[in-house]
Amino acid sequence: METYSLLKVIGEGSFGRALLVRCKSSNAKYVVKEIQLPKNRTKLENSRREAILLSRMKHPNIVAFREAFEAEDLLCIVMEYCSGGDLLQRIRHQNTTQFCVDEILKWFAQMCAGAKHIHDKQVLHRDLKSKNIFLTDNGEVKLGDFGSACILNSSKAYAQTYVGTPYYVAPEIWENKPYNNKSDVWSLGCVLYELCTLRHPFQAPSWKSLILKVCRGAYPPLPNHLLYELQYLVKQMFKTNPKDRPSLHTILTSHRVSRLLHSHLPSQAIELKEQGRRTGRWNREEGKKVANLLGERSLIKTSFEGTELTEGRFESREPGHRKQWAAEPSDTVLQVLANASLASSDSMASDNQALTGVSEESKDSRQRRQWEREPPERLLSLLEKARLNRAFSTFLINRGDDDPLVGPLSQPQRDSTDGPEPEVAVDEDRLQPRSDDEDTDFEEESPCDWIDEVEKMFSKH
Ligand SMILES: Nc1ncnc2c1ncn2[C@@H]1O[C@H](COP(=O)(O)OP(=O)(O)OP(=O)(O)O)[C@@H](O)[C@H]1O
Repeated sequence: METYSLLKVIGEGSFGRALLVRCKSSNAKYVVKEIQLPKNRTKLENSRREAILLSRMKHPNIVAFREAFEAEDLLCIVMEYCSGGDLLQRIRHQNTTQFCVDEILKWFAQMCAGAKHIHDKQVLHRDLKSKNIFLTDNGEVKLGDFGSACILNSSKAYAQTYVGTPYYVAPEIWENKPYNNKSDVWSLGCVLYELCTLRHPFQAPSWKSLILKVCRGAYPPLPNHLLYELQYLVKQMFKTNPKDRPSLHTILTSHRVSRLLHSHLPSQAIELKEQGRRTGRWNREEGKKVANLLGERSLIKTSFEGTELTEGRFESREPGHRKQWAAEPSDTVLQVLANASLASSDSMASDNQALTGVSEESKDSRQRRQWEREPPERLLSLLEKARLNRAFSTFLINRGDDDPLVGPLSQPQRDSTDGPEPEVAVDEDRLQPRSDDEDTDFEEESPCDWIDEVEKMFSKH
């Protein structure tokens, strides 16, 4: 850490702080993300995953990894600094002035290229949202925050848990169906919609309303003045059946909108799918090897002694306070949930509004709001014990568990993908004519080159 000097603290995330630092030798600025390392071995491995996954991603539209090290109880990930801030800030800054179509297409093309790179390596980001997409000073877009990312193999598609942000989470997550690359496509659809309208597509006054709208794919249509191609694309990305959603490969290569996107991408940003498959695919066996490796080795060990970052950086930080429903709600939980107001997403300004409990306002809205239709049984059970929190923040979503929503995450959670695989019921009604299994990735098994890279990363020190 002697290599860097602290410029300022730029933010406090759910796992720790983000610091802006300057490299003493090159004078270049970087962001150091500090992650409090848990004592528990499994959680420890999970915390390291972000560093490992980010280190693997090398793409002009992904925040570049520089190095990672452990110091005392912190894991520090040093990464590229994106001085333009995040896309959410940028959207808010617009107030009511719409972005021009060229800007929307350029940013969207770049985020697709970045996300496609991730998918080609058989990794899911799982928390794509405007807050996790960064801008450089020359207006390029970079995907960041790999804290929720996971390596996907076909068995993982049935995993019990998912780490994501409720407002951006795809229907299959709530419906306890398998998830795959198409779940990230849904989240990117939300970001595209935000760029087009400055509003979130699924605005809702309560958890239940939000989840119902998502599961029905019910969103206000884009304004007519927008390009037909964009309207069509949003519609495709919000197909409730993941099989009907185009993959990023399709969006970039053979979709109605591809030609428009290409004109906004440098040629090196679009990688051939086959190339991605050759270099980055995981299979179950290789995945296990890396998991073992992560368990056995630690990242670079360093000491912070005598560094400029030492000051004030080890003060004890209480894990974020979690708001919960009272143990004994006065009404049925469902009724309460049906009327509890979510942070309203009007003008994208609402993710700062935490829910504070069953207020007078929610009692009033209880009388106003009636469900048009009963939600599916599965949904009801999910909601039954849902914790009241901010739906624009990252949550651990336990599918088929007693505790469906945990969060906002204040400390690393175990992504228990190794639990028993639940039965997955296919709802035939939802299957739409354009089902296209070929467009869903992550089913192939092929050798991977990760092991070498992870080995190198550890053996350097
Ligand atoms: N590479 C980066 N360049 C510029 N700003 C960054 C970068 N990475 C993070 N930030 C900023 O630092 C702050 C903290 O980010 P971080 O990812 O640690 O947490 P968060 O996104 O606020 O919360 P969460 O942990 O829930 O994702 C945010 O304001 C974010 O915009």
